This record gives sequence, structure tokens and C-alpha cells, in this order.
Amino acid sequence: MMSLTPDQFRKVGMGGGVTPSPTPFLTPRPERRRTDSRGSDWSSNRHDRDKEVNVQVLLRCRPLTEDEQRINVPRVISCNDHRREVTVVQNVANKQVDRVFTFDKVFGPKAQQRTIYDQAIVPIVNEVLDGFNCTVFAYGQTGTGKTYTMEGGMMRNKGGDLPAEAGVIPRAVRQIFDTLEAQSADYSMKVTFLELYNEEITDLLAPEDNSRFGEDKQKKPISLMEDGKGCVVVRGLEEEAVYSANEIYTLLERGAAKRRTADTLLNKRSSRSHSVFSITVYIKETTVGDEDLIKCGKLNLVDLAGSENISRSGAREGRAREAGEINKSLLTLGRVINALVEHSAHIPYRDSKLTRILRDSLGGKTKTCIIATISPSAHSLEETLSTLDYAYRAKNIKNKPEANQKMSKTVLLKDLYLEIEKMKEDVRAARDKNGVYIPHERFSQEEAEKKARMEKIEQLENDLNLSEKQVDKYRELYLTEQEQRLDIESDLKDCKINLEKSRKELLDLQENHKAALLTLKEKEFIISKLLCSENSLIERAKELRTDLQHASEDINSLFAKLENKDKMEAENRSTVLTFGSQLDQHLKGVATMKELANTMQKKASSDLEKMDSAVSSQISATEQFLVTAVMEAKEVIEGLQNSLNEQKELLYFSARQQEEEEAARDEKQALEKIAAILATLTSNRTAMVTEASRGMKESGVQDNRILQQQMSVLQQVAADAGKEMNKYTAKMERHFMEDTFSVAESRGIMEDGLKECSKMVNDSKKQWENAKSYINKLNTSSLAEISSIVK
Ligand SMILES: Nc1ncnc2c1ncn2[C@@H]1O[C@H](COP(=O)(O)OP(=O)(O)OP(=O)(O)O)[C@@H](O)[C@H]1O
Repeated sequence: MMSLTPDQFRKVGMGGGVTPSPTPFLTPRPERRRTDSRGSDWSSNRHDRDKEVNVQVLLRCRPLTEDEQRINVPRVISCNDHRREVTVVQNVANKQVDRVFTFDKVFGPKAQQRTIYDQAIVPIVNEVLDGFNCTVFAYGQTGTGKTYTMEGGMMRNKGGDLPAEAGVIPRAVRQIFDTLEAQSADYSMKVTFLELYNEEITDLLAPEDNSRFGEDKQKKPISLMEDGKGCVVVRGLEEEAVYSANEIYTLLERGAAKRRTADTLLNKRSSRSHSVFSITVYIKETTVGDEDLIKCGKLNLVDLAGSENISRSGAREGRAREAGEINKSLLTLGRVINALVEHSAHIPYRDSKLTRILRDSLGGKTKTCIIATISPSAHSLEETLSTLDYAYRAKNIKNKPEANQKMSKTVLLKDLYLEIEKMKEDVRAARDKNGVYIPHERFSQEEAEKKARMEKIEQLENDLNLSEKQVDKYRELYLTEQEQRLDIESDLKDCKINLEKSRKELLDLQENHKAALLTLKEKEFIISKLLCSENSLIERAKELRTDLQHASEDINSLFAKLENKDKMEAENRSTVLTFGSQLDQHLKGVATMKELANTMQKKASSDLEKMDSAVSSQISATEQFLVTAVMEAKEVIEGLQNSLNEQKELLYFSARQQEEEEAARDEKQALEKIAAILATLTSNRTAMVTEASRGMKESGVQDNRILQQQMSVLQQVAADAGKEMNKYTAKMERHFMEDTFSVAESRGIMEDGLKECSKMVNDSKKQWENAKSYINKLNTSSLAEISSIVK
């Protein structure tokens, strides 16, 4: 029924044996106003014929259930409604890996039913009223809220208003009626409700066939047929004409209840059955010409089975085949989506009834919206990822929505009259033959069957009586059990409350126990620390004792040193005294030496003076002698010269002519002889004088040098002695001062050491006593506490 055009819809109606509404365009209202709200622009369709539209995919994440909250199930999904993003937080190899999916709309756990409807479904319903076929289907793992989203908590509350939990179906019904009423439109509406389980279609609106029993009561053979134009026809599906929203709610409740009954009777699992609720709306339009035109829109609301089998079986080939046998429809839906996305030449619609029904909604002329539902729980991560992958892929499916062809009212009426005529003919033929006309063989077979059935009925009536008795018995049993159950339930409630209390108490006790353990540990730690400090104190006391011993030894040695010092001082004093006396003696010696040096100096200087005067007198005497000698030589020379002159005159006179040469020679020789004599004489005399003066001078200089040497030696000795004396005195004084100072210092140090030692001993004594008392106190208190805890 999903992809049916209004034309085909008629066929279904006929095939299902349901009499179509004789006046399909008349709304049974007291007042029928004719308005032309959208009127003539219908023919000029405002949607482009060839415009491709992607399948709209919405994502809804349900909140954690109470059970999940109680056991603190971790969340792995975060939704950003504003950015239309869903983030899956995964841990891969101890690393956080986020996968982000974007959809057309995202609704987080806090999203209300009304918000989802207003934002996502209202425009779709408007499209239906504009003559389009639209499909909304919910896809997701079992328990993620598909039924909650599509149907909701309750259809209506007492006042007839929609409750807050009402889902897409009741809201869509309400919107359709409200809109058409507001427009005072002439309309008619039909609904169908089918269930698909293990490739078998069940009509959820079919009245129960009382001639059938048990499982058969629910079953009515419904088959899918191709109409030769590529469209699918559901044969034998009950179509209910509806005139108010409340009527639809009643039908929905009936269908849903049947579905649930079917679940229990057939032992089906809701997660493995799909339901399709369809509303077809015919709206009469007044056209410019004479003819009235009818526009037709259809809304398919599909609640798919849980998809967990797909994801699991999809992972392994072996189980995929097994799951395919059980739930072929969902597997094929996945394959159809993949084929459409990958633009495959072959789309495997024909592989399952679900994909055949949804054919026009997936890649066809229908406008489609998929609501993918997921759970935020970490336990459903695998299925959630599978749902997200599928939904994400489905976003790429393109449909070419096309408004349904408008039909003229006369053509539609003609078709309907033809249908009525056919049915009248059937009735007439049956009446003419006075009853049911069937072959004899079949009559006798049916008679035998009837007999057998009567027997069976009798037997069954007996069984029924027995069963009724048993039922009464069981009812009683049931009632008593119910009472017991109620008692047990109240007990259970009490137990739960008690359990909760006990749990809390246990938690408190555990907390206390933990705290006690902690304090115990702390105390043990403190005790161990105290023992440590006690040990260290003992060690310290021992050290102090040894220190004290050392100190007393040091004091003894200091006293010995002091004695030595005193001795040394005494010795030093005596040494200083002897040194003083020695110094005095040395100084006296030096004074006498000085005196001696002075006298010797005086003597030397007087001797020098004497020698100087002697030398000068000698020199003057020598000079005198030399003057006299020169004078005598001069006189001699004058005398000689006179004698020579006389001789010359004599010679001149005697031997002037003959012996002139001889006389000159003799004279020359004599002169030479005299000059030599004189020269020798003079040199002798000069050498004698020089010798004498040199000797005198040398002896004076030597005497003087010796004297000076003696003087300087003496002076050196005196200076050295003085220096040594001074050095020795300074050294002695320094030694004396140093010794005195060191003695005073060591005495001070010793006194300080002694004081410190005695103070330390006192402190340690006090500490020791304090520690002892603290340990005692702690021991007693912890013993008391431990005993109280143990108690
Ligand atoms: N958004 C939601 N807010 C509050 N409760 C929710 C929501 N979605 C689902 N639930 C609750 O979670 C439970 C399971 O939801 P539901 O039956 O709709 O899941 P499902 O997907 O249809 O499961 P199945 O595939 O088995 O049919 C229900 O009790 C429902 O009320």
C-alpha cells in the first residue's frame, strides 16, 4: 500500500472487499462551507517535476532508562541539536576516538515529542495535504524508542487532547483533521494498518473472523501484487473510512492491541515485526471549469523492527544468512539503501516484502523521512554505530517527489459506479441461484466437514465446560495469587525500601570502616613515627652521652693543657727574667764596646792627626831638603860653571889653536859627566824623598783602614746584638700574648661547650619525658579506640 496511487488505492479497496465510501468527497459535517483556499493553483504544481530530493534523515537519541541510570551505565553519545551533530565517544587502544555524524536534524535525550513533531513532521503532513505521498519511518535497535516516537505513550487523554507523550501518528492525524476543518474542505479519508512479520502480512484492522480459531482468527491471507506499472498493490487489506481523529485513534488502539495480542499469541518479538499505518486523504478542489477535481495525498507511518539482528548478522556471513531467514525484510532494506546510495543498476526491492512495500519511498516519487533512533548507552555501542552508519548512508538516497494526478470527480464516480455494478451483479447471480451455488462434491465435502466440525464443536463445548471449570478454578487461584502477589509486592516494596536503607547503612558503615581503617593506619603511622623518633631520641641520648664523655675528656685534657700552660708560663717568665738579665749584660757589653770604639776612634783620629802632621812636616822637611838640595846643586852647578868658565878661559888661553877640538871634547865629556852625576844625584834624592813619603803615607792609610774595619766590625756586632735582642724580646712578648690569649679562648670555648652540653642534656631529658608521656597517652587512646571499634 505504500506506493499506491489513488487509482491503485481503489483497487485495493475492491480487492479487500471493502465498500468504498459512496460519497468520498463529502465530509460528514453539519455545516459545509465551500471555500477555495488554495483553489486553482493546484494544476500548476509548485514543485518541480524532476526535482530530486534527498531522503531526510533525523536522529533521535533516547534518554537512559531508569534501570540504566541505576546501574550507572556509561554514555557514549553526545548530541548537538543546534549543530545537527551526533558524537560517538569510543575508546580504541586506550585512546579516546570521537566519531561525528551530521544529520538533517538531531534530537538529544531531552527532546520532547511535540518538538520533534513540530520541527520535522509538520511540513511533511502539509506536503500530504498538497497531494504528495510521504513516508515517515523509524529505524533503530530494539528498545531505542521507535514505537515511542511513532505512537507515543497514549493516543489521547480523557479530555480528548493529545498528551505530551503522543507520538508522530496521533499528532499527524490531529494535524490533518485540524487543517482540513480549518479550511472547511470537502474531504474523505481512509486508513490501513498492517503488520509484517517474517515475510507475512497481517491486517491489523480486519474484524475478527469468529468462524476461525486461535491463530487463524488473526490471519487473513494478504498478498502483494504488481499492477504491471511497477507499482505494488496489497490485496485483501481492510480500508477503514474515517471521519474524525477520534475514530482513527480508536482504530489505532485496536490495531496496536491486536499487534500486542498477536505478539503474545504467536510468541512474536516486537523487535522482529514491522507495522505500517497509512492515511489516504481525498480533498475536493473547485476548479475554474465545471468539473470538480480531487487531489489525493497519502501518509505512510512505519514502525520498523529492531535492527540489532542486521548489525550482528551483518558482521558474520554465517549468521547473516540465518538472520536473513528470520528477518529478511531488514537485511534487504540495508541492501536496498546501499544499492541506492551506490547507484547500482539493480536495486533488490523484490527480495523482501518490506522493500516492496517501501519501494516508492526509497528512490521513488514519495517524500521520505527516516527517524533513526539510538540509545546513549555504552552497552549498545555496536548497534548504535550500525544504525548511525545506515542512517548516514540513507541520507544520500534521492527521491523524485511527484504530486499525485488529480482526478475528476465524474471519472472517480464512474469508476465507483462500475465497481458497484459489478458487486450488484455478483449479488444478483447468487440470489438467482437461491442460495450459494457450489459443486456437489464440494457440498458433500463441506457437509462432512460440517459434521466433523459439529462433533468437534460438541467436543470442544465439553472441553470448554471443563476448561471453564478449570478457568474458574484457575481464576480463583489467580485471584488468590493476585492477592498473594500484591502482598508480596508490598513486601517487596518494603524489602526494597529496607534494602535501600540497609544499602545506605552499609555504605555508611563502609565509609566509617574506611575512615576507621584510615585513622587506624594514621595512628599506626604515628606510632611507627613515634617509635622511630623514640629510637632516634635514644640514639641521640647515646650520642649525647658519648659527646658528654668526650666533653669531660676534653675538659680534662684542657685542664692538663692549662696546667702545662701555667708551667710554660712560669718557664717563660723565668726565661724572660734570665733573658732580661742576659740582655742587660749584653747591653752593658755593647756599651763598653761602644766606649772602646769611641776611644779607639778618638785615638785613631788623634793618631791620624799626628800622622797627618808628621806626614806634612816630613813633606815640608823633604821640600825644604829638596829646596836646599836644589839650591846646593845650583850653587854646585854655578861653581862648576864658574870653574868651567875659568877652565875655559884657561884652556882658551893655553890651547886655543891646537887643542880647540880636544878641549871642546873634554869639556863636553866633562859636562856630560857632571850632568849625569847631577841627574843621578837628583833622582837618588827624589827617590829617597818619594820613598820616605810613600812609606809614611801607606802606613798611615793602613792604620786608618784597620781602625775603620775594627770600628765597623764593632758597630756591626753591636747592631746585630741589638736587633737580635729586639727580635727575641718581640718574639717572647708575642709568644706570651698568644699563649695568654689561647688559654683564655680555650677556657671560654670549654665553658660554652660545657654550658651547651648541660643544656642539651636537660632538653633531651625534657623531650624524652614528653615523648614518653605522649606515647603512653597515644597507646592508651588507640587501645581504647581499637577496643571500641572491635566492640
Ligand atoms: N525519547 C524517549 N523518552 C522517554 N522514554 C523513551 C524514549 N524513547 C523510548 N523510551 C522508552 O523506552 C522504552 C522502549 O521504547 P520502544 O518500545 O519505543 O522501543 P522500540 O525501538 O520500539 O523497540 P522494539 O524494536 O522492541 O519495538 C519504552 O518504555 C519507551 O517508553
